[in-house]
Amino acid sequence: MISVERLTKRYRETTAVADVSFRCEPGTVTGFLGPNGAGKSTTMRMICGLTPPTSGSATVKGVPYRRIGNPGRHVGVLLDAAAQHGGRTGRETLSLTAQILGVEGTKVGEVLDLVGLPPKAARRRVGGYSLGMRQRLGIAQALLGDPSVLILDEPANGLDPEGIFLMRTLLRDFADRGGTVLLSSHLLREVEAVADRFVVIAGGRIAAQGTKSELLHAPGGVLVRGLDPAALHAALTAAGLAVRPEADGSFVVQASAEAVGRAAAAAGTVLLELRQAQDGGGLEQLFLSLTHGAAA
Ligand SMILES: Nc1ncnc2c1ncn2[C@@H]1O[C@H](COP(=O)(O)OP(=O)(O)OP(=O)(O)O)[C@@H](O)[C@H]1O
Repeated sequence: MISVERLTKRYRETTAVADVSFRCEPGTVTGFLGPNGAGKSTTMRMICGLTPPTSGSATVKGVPYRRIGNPGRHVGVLLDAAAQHGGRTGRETLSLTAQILGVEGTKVGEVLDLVGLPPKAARRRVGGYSLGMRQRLGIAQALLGDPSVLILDEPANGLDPEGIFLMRTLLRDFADRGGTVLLSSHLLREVEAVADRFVVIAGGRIAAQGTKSELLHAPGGVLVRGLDPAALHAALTAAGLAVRPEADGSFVVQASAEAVGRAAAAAGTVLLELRQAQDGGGLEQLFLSLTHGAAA
């Protein structure tokens, strides 16, 4: 479980993160989305105790990250794949981490297999690795201590399609076994396939959060069209619903389809159409509308 409570980070004139709160539950993958400069990395760094918050707090498994003993055994973190010693081989990097964490050396081979880094690549120096190879090594390192929580900042960055598929499968399995995953990305489609929940951040603030269906239903509302638009409008407003007339005579209503249907039925007015205002594929559209103009 990751719990973020009203986290705020200010740098002189820049407010990087403003009053951000969310939770990541065990057994779920949370996609942390937002345009460049939205505040994703800063939030993750605060969760991991690397950046002190201006105000607010974050806990992992109920305690601040810095108070977790041998944190790598509980939380696997990948914040910057480039932050590896270029002179060591991939295997040496992991062996050293294994020693620090106190895990069996045999685990190194296991995680290398998991992330698809073959023995030949593991014998090469990290300085010569591509970005995708560094990401794979970083994910392997995060998994080494057999943690129950994973915090990964843009892990798909630089991965080839096979690597992206592998990462998705790996994260899904991890969550399905009860793990908690927080995964940032500025690309929605990247995480859409694997995440259960989404936290969308823009300009340092939470723009929306919830499951895919919650996100699509909440801001979009339902679209309704009636045989007699005036009678339908009267019925909807009489029921106390927030109604926005559209140019084509339909209405967008911030309510459930059931509430709209009941209001029309109570007034005895005939409906011709009743559906979610945003339909299939709307998540990307919703993301763009939520974050539009908020990029750095
Ligand atoms: N150390 C710092 N000093 C000053 N400003 C900073 C610092 N770190 C981050 N910022 C600013 O805070 C804002 C949020 O940055 P952050 O790196 O958290 O965004 P992000 O969502 O991770 O972006 P990206 O998708 O581009 O990685 C940006 O305006 C950034 O310039």
